[in-house]
Amino acid sequence: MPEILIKAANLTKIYGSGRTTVKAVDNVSLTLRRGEVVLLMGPSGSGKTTLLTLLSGLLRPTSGSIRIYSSFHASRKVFQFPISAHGWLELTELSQDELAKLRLEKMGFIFQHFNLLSSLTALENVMVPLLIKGVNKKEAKERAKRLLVELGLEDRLNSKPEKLSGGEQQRVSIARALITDPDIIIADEPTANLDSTNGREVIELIHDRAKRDGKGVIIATHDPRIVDFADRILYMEDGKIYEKDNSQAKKLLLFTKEKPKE
Ligand SMILES: Nc1ncnc2c1ncn2[C@@H]1O[C@H](COP(=O)(O)OP(=O)(O)OP(=O)(O)O)[C@@H](O)[C@H]1O
Repeated sequence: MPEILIKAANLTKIYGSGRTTVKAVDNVSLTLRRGEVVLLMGPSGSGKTTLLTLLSGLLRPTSGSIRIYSSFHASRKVFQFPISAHGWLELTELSQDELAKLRLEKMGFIFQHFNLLSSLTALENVMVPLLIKGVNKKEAKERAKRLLVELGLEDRLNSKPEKLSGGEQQRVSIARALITDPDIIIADEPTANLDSTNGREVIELIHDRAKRDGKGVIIATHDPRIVDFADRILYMEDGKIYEKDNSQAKKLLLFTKEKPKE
């Protein structure tokens, strides 16, 4: 198994056309390795969310390449026909259907607003990705329960999201991201809605799983509290990426406060 999980090269994303274009991502290259936590930092509008959306295959780049490591076994599940693809998959060449399967196999997502289904309990929310993958209900329930218990939510299995605190909701959404055992975790502002204790617990949890299970994690964040959990910090400005060490990143963050959301 290779160390590198994602290789993106010369990625550019231009929104709009004619005179009203925005170059949200400008010739960015990056790698994500197994067991590595990479933070993507930088001011509002610098292109962080756009870059994460490109890496997850939800948005096509204007130009550039995104290659994801996929074993023969995983590739068979992604393609319509069991072709002998193995090694590197070029994301930009896959169909929407193949991309959806690839995301289900290889990626877990964590969001600022948790994005849990409000009508389902914590347990049911975590079962959903397994049911979509075709795992039977009994096994899905057992696996989801085991993981939620591991994450300290044994008393919350049958609670709906509205009955959970922000920290608990984010732990449920981490369980939902981890339940399919994906190689890659993509998180957009996972601590933005949490107080400092919960924010720290959440980032510790994500960090520990990355180290223990060899996952590659990329997190877009404005949160200076989580800088110390990063193996690498990529700083974005005007769509370009600059690599920074932790103390440089902390200094830069003092000057780049998040814009209030409308
Ligand atoms: N769908 C879109 N159509 C047009 N322009 C867009 C679109 N999405 C983002 N942009 C523009 O692209 C640039 C990068 O936006 P992006 O949301 O990726 O930045 P960000 O660093 O994630 O910001 P924030 O920290 O506020 O979430 C901004 O100028 C933004 O206005």
